[in-house]
Amino acid sequence: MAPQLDGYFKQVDGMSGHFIERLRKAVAIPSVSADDERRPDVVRMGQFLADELRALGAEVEQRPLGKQPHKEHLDLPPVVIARYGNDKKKRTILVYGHYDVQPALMEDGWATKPFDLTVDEKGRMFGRGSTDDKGPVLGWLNSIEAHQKAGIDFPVNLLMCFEGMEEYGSEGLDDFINAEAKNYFADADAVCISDNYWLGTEKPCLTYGLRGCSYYSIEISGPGQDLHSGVFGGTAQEPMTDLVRVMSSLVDTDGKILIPGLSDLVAPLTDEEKSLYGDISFTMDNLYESLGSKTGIYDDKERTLMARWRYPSLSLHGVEGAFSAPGAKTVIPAKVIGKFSIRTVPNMEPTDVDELVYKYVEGVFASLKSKNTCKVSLQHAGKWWVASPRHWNFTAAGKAVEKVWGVKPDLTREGGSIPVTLTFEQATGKNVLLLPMGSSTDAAHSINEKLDKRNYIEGIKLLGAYLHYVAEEPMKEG
Ligand SMILES: C[C@H](N)C(=O)N[C@@H](Cc1c[nH]cn1)C(=O)O
Ligand SMILES: [Zn+2]
Ligand SMILES: [Zn+2]
Repeated sequence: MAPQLDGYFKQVDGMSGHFIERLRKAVAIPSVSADDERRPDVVRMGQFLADELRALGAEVEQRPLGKQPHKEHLDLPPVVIARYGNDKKKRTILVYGHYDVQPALMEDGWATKPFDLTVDEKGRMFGRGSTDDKGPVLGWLNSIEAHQKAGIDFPVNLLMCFEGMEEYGSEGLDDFINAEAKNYFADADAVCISDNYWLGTEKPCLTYGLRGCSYYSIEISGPGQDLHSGVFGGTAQEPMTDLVRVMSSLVDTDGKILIPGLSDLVAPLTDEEKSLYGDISFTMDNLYESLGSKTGIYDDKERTLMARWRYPSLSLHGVEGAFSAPGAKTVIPAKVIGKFSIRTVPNMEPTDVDELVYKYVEGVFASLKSKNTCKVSLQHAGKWWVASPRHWNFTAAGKAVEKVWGVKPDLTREGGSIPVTLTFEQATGKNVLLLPMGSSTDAAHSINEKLDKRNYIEGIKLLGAYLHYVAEEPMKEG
């Protein structure tokens, strides 16, 4: 089976230095989608990918996605689409990834410069975007190049779709995918996304579910400008005081969401589903290792996994406009915007969630009897996704994991969100597989994000092996 894989693997090992240099170049571009000032860098990152793909012989297009909603002065970064191979006798796999990253500042507590890839003696490659999602995106390019250098025929036609706004809710991409499903993506036989993580550090997994994400702002304003707290403290109603009270009413210390009616939207747990959790390779120590502490809410694996995968959670993210620098500043902020999000699960409809959130926040604010003004709004929403792993796409990926890592993968769901996964499934009608490269300790979105060299290099082998096994799977519909 897949006889050329050993030659391919040897080639990947031989090119590992080159592949790390490619990741270094990508990490050096600070493509932060949430920062308007960084938009030229996001565009530059898309250009970097397009140039690399063209140099590998792919047909590449950079398609504009129009203006950013609510920020009409800003163009959305182009989506980079590409095709490598157009052989009617081969299967066609559509892969998706994102080239934007979360914000990262030294003062957040990074030990190394976030946009300088820094490799330590344990082979940990630190840098923003290393695991989420520049390493996996480059994995597809590296796989093409290793095949070329080894003189091994590429086993499938590869369609690629790389976007620059995933960390900001994939703005503009749903319409694009819907429009291209029967055009540019028409011959895709299945979809593969490498943009999530293993549950621990040793056992690979294939993922068939994601939570959705509804992201909200609460804006509270009152005074016409920031005030001196000595002069005006005690005489003006303070927006920050109101905001803290509203935000503290959303969730308790044990993660219980306090918005009435929300838990009624959640699909009940069945016995069949309950029985799946026990067999998953995951321990509380895995959790503590990735948390960097023992501050988990539950003491057992089953409830921890369920809380991550199949129940909603509400997280408070920050307050725009509030004093946050070191030291002491005696200011009363005039306007503050609190940010929180709800990770949603089957069967929560985003519009039902919005309705409950608005009603509750407005009710809590009204109960404060404040003279300030409160506005609650949705910033972006992406829906949850759960699919069947009983499909040749998953079978091929399972064989690839066994070949590269020597173990059968766990079938997992993921607590994070990739909003376009459901869109790809619905628009193309094809099976979607999530095939992660990084591990649970990679600290995506956090300080000191990293990708282990082992996961990157073996991950490049994995993506290539998956494509070889896809080519061998008997053709069935779906
Ligand atoms: C899992 C994926 N790598 C990821 O990090 N997704 C983001 C998507 C998102 C949703 N709202 C804003 N970004 C996530 O789960 O936070
Ligand atoms: Zn990601
Ligand atoms: Zn992310």
